Amino acid sequence: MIGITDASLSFGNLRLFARLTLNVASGRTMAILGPNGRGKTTLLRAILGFQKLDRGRRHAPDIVGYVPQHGASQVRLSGLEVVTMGRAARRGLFGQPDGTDADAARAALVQVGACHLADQSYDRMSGGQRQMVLIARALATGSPALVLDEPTSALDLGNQARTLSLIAGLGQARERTILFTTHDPNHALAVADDVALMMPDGEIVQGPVGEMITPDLMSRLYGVPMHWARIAERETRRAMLPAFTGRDVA
Ligand SMILES: Nc1ncnc2c1ncn2[C@@H]1O[C@H](COP(=O)(O)OP(=O)(O)OP(=O)(O)O)[C@@H](O)[C@H]1O
Repeated sequence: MIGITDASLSFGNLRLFARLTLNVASGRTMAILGPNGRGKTTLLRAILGFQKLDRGRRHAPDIVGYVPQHGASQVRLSGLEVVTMGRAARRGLFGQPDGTDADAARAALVQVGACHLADQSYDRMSGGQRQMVLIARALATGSPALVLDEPTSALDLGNQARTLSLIAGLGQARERTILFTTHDPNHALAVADDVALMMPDGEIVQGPVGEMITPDLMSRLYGVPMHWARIAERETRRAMLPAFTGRDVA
């Protein structure tokens, strides 16, 4: 399990959450959605223990695979070396990486489809390439828990689809507990079992994905009309879109 129980956090007058209990059960995948500045990153950081809570308890394994929203960019290491850093917590403070660590790091790069980044210098990579490497680093930890802060935000559509398939596959195996933030309700629809909505009015609503991704709740969440669109003729799956999409160019 990963999450927080009966937790509160404010910065001065800005109340992010109060008496919040938000837990992801083992093997489940939860998405957190909310407008900019609502507190998604801070909530993840609190769960990871990087942000002190005003009250309440956090629950997380000792090692968590974490993909931050903005990783440091001035890192003069190769892609493979950055991914190998994901093994550091297993080695202890003075442990040196060995062959097993290098193998695990290479396997993680293969898993995210980023072998070609192994020898590239991290500080010369694009934002999306760095994001792929950081996802590989999180997988390389071997942790049963993954916390990903907007893991697809810098990725092109192909890499978004590949990353979502990867997360969906990990989720379906039920061996990892996954918590991620996203600005796209369709990404939650694609991979999450459960969803937490950090509403603009301060309320936090949680439930199964099918009950949370609705036009009504999404419109309230983002303050613009949202509606269902069919993905294609004869296709039962639907996409949740804001009203400005679908301009008629014919
Ligand atoms: N250490 C801090 N001290 C004071 N305010 C902070 C601190 N950390 C975050 N905040 C504030 O908390 C709010 C939530 O920030 P956070 O980054 O968690 O939002 P977010 O939902 O992840 O936003 P976005 O979708 O834009 O990434 C912001 O107003 C931010 O300025």
